[in-house]
Amino acid sequence: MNTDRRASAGFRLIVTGGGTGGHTYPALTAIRTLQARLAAEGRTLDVLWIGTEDGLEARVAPAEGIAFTTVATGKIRRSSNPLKMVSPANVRDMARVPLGVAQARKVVAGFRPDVVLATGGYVAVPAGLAARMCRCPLVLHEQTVRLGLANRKLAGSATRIAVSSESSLPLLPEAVRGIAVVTGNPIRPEVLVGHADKAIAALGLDGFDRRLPTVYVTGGAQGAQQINEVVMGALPWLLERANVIHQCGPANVEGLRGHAAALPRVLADRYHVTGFVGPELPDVLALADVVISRSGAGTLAELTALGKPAVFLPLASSAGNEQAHNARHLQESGAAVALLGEVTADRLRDATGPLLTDPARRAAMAERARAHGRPDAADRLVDVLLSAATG
Ligand SMILES: CC(=O)N[C@H]1[C@@H](OP(=O)(O)OP(=O)(O)OC[C@H]2O[C@@H](n3ccc(=O)[nH]c3=O)[C@H](O)[C@@H]2O)O[C@H](CO)[C@@H](O)[C@@H]1O
Repeated sequence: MNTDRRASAGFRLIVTGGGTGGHTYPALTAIRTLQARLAAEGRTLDVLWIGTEDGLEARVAPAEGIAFTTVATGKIRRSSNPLKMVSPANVRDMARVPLGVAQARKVVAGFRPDVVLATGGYVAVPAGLAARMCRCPLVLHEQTVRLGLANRKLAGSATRIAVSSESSLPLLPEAVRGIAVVTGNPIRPEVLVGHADKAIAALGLDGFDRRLPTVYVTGGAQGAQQINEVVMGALPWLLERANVIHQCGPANVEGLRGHAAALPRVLADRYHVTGFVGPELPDVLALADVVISRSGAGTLAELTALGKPAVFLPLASSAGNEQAHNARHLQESGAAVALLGEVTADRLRDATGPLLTDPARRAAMAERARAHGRPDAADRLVDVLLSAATG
């Protein structure tokens, strides 16, 4: 990858953000969409991603052939108890922020981007501040309804703030509302074009009964202990009515497979446990008739773009309780079922049962979910990047 400005007439982009899939995939999609837009005009894209060593972006960016570098970061460990926020680990990490800013400033000054895109996650703070210091246009993208911690810190330095839904606008600090634009949350384009049969072949799901609906259970990249436990509690009831693909987090696979070994053979054949769903994710989503999931912004954007009936178990400790807000918002228009508060296997059965037995009900919910989807979000974000770059 060419990072020398003099040798290239290409558009130059720095992307920063990551940690989780929710911050990483919108950035990746924006890069690919911008690349395609420029290529259609006979132009090239030089891109550099500033991320963290241990975030998902450290795997995703190099695998996509994107130049990747890291800077020191100060991770903030959230806690509902304000006293716990002043933990020794937080104090130590905050002290790393100035170092990160100095490192990022050197990177930004050397690369001289036309625009910097920050998609959230704590690494975005030093890189975003460095953009401001180097007088580079800075575009923030917020996936969730309320600005995340990193984007709140950077809002005052931003050229434009791209948000994922209209409902974010009144929640923005008044001083920055004028630079906000609604783009939606970009999803990977391949997510929209999966094939159910390919999921069967790739995951070896020959034991699935195709006369039954298929449920995809997902807890996010690390899996979700709560979802795993509630789903376990609802087996074998669930497997008597559906095939189940259960994405449980890499650390939980052995335990769940052990549990599944005790099921009668015919039910065990309909149960597929996996730690993480990689490139076959679009095919798994295509196969799924119902999704049981956390309500992170990335997952929501995908499920609504596809129009998938969903039962959400929001992460209670998500920042500003935004996952509960996301799920409730869809439930209000009949686009999903939100299980708020304590969730038991009984509640999961009550919420999922009608969707499994009634295809018309599934179709109606799918239609209402699709009305919330924004499959053109990446294009809109690219418009914002290009206009910010030209001032
Ligand atoms: C714990 C935490 O801080 N969660 C936040 C995090 O969500 P987090 O990143 O955990 O979850 P999201 O729903 O936003 O995104 C997950 C992404 O990972 C993908 N995926 C997941 C599992 C898997 O096996 N394979 C796979 O590819 C999903 O399809 C999706 O694209 O950022 C979101 C912002 O974007 C917030 O809304 C969430 O509250």
